[in-house]
Amino acid sequence: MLELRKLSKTYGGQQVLAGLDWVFKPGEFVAIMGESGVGKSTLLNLIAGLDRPDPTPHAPIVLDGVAMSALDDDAATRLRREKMGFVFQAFHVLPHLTLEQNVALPLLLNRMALHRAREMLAAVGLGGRGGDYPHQLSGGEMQRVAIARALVHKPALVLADEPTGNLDPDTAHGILMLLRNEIKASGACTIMVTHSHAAAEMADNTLVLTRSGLHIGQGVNRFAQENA
Ligand SMILES: Nc1ncnc2c1ncn2[C@@H]1O[C@H](COP(=O)(O)OP(=O)(O)OP(=O)(O)O)[C@@H](O)[C@H]1O
Repeated sequence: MLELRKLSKTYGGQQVLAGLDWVFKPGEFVAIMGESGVGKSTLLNLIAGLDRPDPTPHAPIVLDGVAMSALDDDAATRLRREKMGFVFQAFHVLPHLTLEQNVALPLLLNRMALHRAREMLAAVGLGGRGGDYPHQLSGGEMQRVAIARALVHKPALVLADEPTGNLDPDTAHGILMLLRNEIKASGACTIMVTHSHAAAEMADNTLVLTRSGLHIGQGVNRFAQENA
């Protein structure tokens, strides 16, 4: 569903990612861990099409058979809007919109029926709060809204960057269970960058990014048995 082929990224002479190869399967929930500065956020930004990989003769990122490097900015935006959902700091819940309007945004942009926004809010435990504004929410509730918005348009790929970074452990656990349940119900492939072992535990597989590439982390996933 998502293929990385010799994916590299250099910033001003500093090579951050050097020839990454990986295939992510449909419906798979993958955590990516690794030392600070190794390039985890860079990798997510490249997959999201928010940044461009180093040019190569072949296509370094292929999503559902589409070579992302071959797309112009408009086509990349369309692909991102239709096929991807984000739980990123940079895509924070918008303060001047109600919760329902926030969750409805991807539906509006994709010309899809808006009633799913209310259903999705109910699915994340915020039924009846659609008319509230983000400032009325706790940090955990805000992440629930972000998850609802990331999944509402049934994207094939969900990208999450530290989705529970600033939450207490109990709230974080609840949010990760919710994220897991919702992505398993929708069948989306999810890639989550995290420093938290408790968060990585909730994924099907954990990959560790090092200077030499992506490696499978051993014995870290609570649901490994279930997925075997
Ligand atoms: N836009 C940019 N311009 C120049 N250098 C950048 C840019 N974005 C990232 N870098 C550099 O790339 C390297 C990897 O950064 P990145 O944020 O991807 O790491 P990370 O693994 O996500 O780190 P952390 O775990 O601390 O968030 C760092 O050395 C960073 O300074």
